[in-house]
Amino acid sequence: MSVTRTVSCGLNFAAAPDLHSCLETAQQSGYEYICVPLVHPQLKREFISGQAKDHHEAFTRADMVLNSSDWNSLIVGKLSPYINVDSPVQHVRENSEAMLAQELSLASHLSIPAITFKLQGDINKNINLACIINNKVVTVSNTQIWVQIPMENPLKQKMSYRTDEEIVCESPWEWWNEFRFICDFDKKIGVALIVSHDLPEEDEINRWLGEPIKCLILPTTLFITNKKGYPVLGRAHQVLIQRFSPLNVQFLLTGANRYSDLALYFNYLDHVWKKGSQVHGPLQCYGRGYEDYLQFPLQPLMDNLESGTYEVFEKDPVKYSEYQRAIHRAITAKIQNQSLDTTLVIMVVGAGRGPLVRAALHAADMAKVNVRVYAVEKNPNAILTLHALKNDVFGPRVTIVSSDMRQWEAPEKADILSSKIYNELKQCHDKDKHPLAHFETPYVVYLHNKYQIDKEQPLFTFNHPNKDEVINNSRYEKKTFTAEQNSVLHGFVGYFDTVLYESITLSIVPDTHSPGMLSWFPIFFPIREPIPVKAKEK
Ligand SMILES: C[S@@+](CC[C@H](N)C(=O)[O-])C[C@H]1O[C@@H](n2cnc3c(N)ncnc32)[C@H](O)[C@@H]1O
Repeated sequence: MSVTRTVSCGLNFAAAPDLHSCLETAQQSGYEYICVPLVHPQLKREFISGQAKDHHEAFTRADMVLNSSDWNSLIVGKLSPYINVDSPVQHVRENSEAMLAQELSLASHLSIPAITFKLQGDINKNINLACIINNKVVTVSNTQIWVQIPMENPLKQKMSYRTDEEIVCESPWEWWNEFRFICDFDKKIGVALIVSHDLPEEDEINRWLGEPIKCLILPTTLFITNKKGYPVLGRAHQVLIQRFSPLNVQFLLTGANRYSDLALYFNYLDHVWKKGSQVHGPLQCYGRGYEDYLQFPLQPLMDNLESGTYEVFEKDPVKYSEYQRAIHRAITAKIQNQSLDTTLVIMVVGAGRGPLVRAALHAADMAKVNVRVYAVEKNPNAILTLHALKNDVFGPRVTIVSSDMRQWEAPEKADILSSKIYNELKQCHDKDKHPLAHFETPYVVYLHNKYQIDKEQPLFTFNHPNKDEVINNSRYEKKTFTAEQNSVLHGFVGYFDTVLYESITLSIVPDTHSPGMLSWFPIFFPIREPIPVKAKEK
C-alpha cells in the first residue's frame, strides 16, 4: 500500500532573528516546522551576579510575532546550549537554573508542541537537568520533550581520527535510558536521535527501534552528491531511515545548505521515507492503525461476540482454508479401510457464524464422503445465523446445537472435532480499575515499536483431546532469558502455534508465522515497573 502523505521534516536554525522569514524559507521548500532557539544565542542572561544582572530588557522576541496556532504547530523550541544546571560551579548552576526556568516558562506560555535540548553525557552530568525537566515540564504541561541523543558517542568519533584501535566507550543509549528513568518513562519525553556518519552496530539500531523516537536529526553533511548533482544518502543511511519511517518519526534537517535549493534535501528524504512507510504484506495492511495499541482480549466464553467481530474473523484469507485442508486430510485418513457409504461425524464446537461448518462440508465434498456435522454454539445470536445458513446453504447434513458445549450430551461420538477458540482467558477485565491494575494483565497488541530482549521460547502445551483422568488446564513454567545487551524489560509477549492435523499448522510465532494469515495479534503482559537488564544477565 503506497503512502500519499509527505514526510514531516523540519528545518533547524542556529539563530532565528526573524521567525517569519525562517518559516517562509522552510515552507517554500516543503519543511513542515522549524526548530529555533527560544532565546537568541547571544542573549545569555545573568540572574545571580555580574554586570548584566540588573538589565531588565526583553530577553527574546514577543509572542505576538506569530499567532498562537503557528506557535502550537510550527515551532520546536531549543533550550540555550550554555544552560548547565549540573555545573559544579555554584553560580553557573544557579544562573543556569534561573535561565532554564525562564525558558521553560516561555515555552509553556507559547504552547509550542515540543522543546528540545542535547544530552551531553551520562546521568552523573545531568541528574539535576532530569529532575527539573521532570518536575517543571513532564508532570505539569503538555509540551513534548525531545531529548537529543547522538547515535554514536562523540568520544568514539573523536578518537577514531586519532587511533586505529577499536574504542570501547559507553553507548549514548545509556544516557537516554538513565534520563528517562528519572522522568518515570513519561510519554511526553522522547528521543530526537542525531544520526551519525558511522552507524552503530545492528543490535544497537534494533534497540533504538524499541524506543520512543520522535525525530531523526539529519546533519546535511550526511548527504553525498549523486551523478546528477543532487543530495542523496548512502545505502546504510537510506535503510536506517526506512526502518524508522513506519514508527511515524519526524525528521529535522540541520547544518549548512550545500545545494542550490533546500527543497532538494526535502524531496529526497520524502522519497526515501515513502519507500520505508509503504505497507508490505497483508498482515501489515491489516494491522495499519492498530500499531502498539493495547486492546482488551476477546472473551468468547464469557461474552457473546458481536456480529462485527465474527465478520472480522471471517475475513482471514488463510485460516479457514488451512482448517479445510486439515479436515480433508483427517477425513481421508479416517475413511481408509472403510466402506464407501460410511458416514463420518464431524463436530464443530464453537461454530460462531459457521465458517468451520462450511470448511467441513467442502472438505467432505472434496473427499466425496458422507458426513453428519454438528454445529455447537452457545451464542444465541450466532445460532440465528447458523439456522439461516442451514436453510439456505448447509442443508440436512448439519445439525445445529444451541448449547454450551460443556453441558451438551452428544448423541454420538465424533470422528473429527474442529474448534477455533484460542483466545479464552480466565479472568474478567474490569475497565474501570485503578490504572496500575492494568499492568500484569494481558492485552492483545500489534507490536511495532519494540525491542525483543531475547528469542522467544516455547512455554505451555495443550493436547486435545485431553484424556487425563483429572483434567487440569492450569500451567506453571519457569523460563530463563538472557539479555544480549543492556535494555529495559517492559513486559512479556506471548505467541502461539497450533497443529490442526499432522503437518497442517497455524502460527503467529514471528519465525514461523502462517503466511498471509491476519488473525490473532500477540498477547502482551506489561509489568508494573520497567526492569533494567544488563547484557548477558539472565
Ligand atoms: C473465536 S469464535 C470462532 C467462531 C467460528 N468458529 C469462526 O471461526 O468464526 C469462538 C466461538 O465459540 C463460541 N464458544 C465459546 N465457548 C463456547 C462454549 N463453551 N460452548 C459453545 N460455544 C462456545 C463463542 O460463542 C464463539 O462463537
